[in-house]
Amino acid sequence: MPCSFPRTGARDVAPVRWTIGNWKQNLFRGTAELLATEIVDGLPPELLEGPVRTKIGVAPTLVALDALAPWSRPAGPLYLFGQNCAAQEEGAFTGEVGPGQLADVGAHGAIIGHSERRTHFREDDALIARKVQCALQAGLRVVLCVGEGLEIRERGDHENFVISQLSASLNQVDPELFQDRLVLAYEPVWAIGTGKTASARDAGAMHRRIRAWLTEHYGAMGADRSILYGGSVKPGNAAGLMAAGDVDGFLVGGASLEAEAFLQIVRLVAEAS
Ligand SMILES: O=C[C@H](O)COP(=O)(O)O
Repeated sequence: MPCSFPRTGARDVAPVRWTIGNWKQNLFRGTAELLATEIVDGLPPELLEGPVRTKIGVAPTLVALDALAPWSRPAGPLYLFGQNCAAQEEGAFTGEVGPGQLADVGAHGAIIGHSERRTHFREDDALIARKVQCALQAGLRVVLCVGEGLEIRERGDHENFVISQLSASLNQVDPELFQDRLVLAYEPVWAIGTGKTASARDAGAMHRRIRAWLTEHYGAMGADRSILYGGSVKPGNAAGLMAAGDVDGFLVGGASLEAEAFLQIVRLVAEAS
């Protein structure tokens, strides 16, 4: 069935910085609850009581989403994300979960286009474009991931490649759906889970290029997007990456599985000038 959800997402006036933990295919319901408890208990009170300076998200496995309801908004401070989302609402698509079904178990959004989906499950830009449209139309937030592989980086063609991914993923999407729900994540594939990170200079340059493209195509609606960096983000490199400019937070993999490391990154995102 095509996506025909009404537009349900209200414009969110909260700050634009995000720290999102992508837990990938790790943890079970019990250990996911434990990690969520440790994160929420360790959050600096000013992030919970004052004007929120960084939004905090976690993306557990699909089957642990509903278990995290006590720590997720509106009961708690966390935003919950699916790690994937179907390109259609519902129907005869064995194994798929649509945006309305994600929302039904408590998700506020979905990560779409992660390089592990592109590589291991052969997701291409056309499929990702349909997923983005379907999720936004259903009122979910979307973290749209883009990023180049090592070969493209070594060729020096990474900026054009990333812009082509972005363009192909968004060209069918009504910009009115962006509201404050579309977030971008630049994740160079060669930096994911490898311990290698883009230098602050390189990350900053890519983020500026992405923002320039968004502004050129969507005006203020594009310029306002949060652009996160992902790829071996740790407490030790987060401050430097935030200082690169145009980095609005992080999509964190491995380090998000340790509460203290994730909390340190949250603090660094919130405190960055
Ligand atoms: O979604 C997160 C990214 O894949 C980064 O993972 P990583 O921090 O383990 O490199």
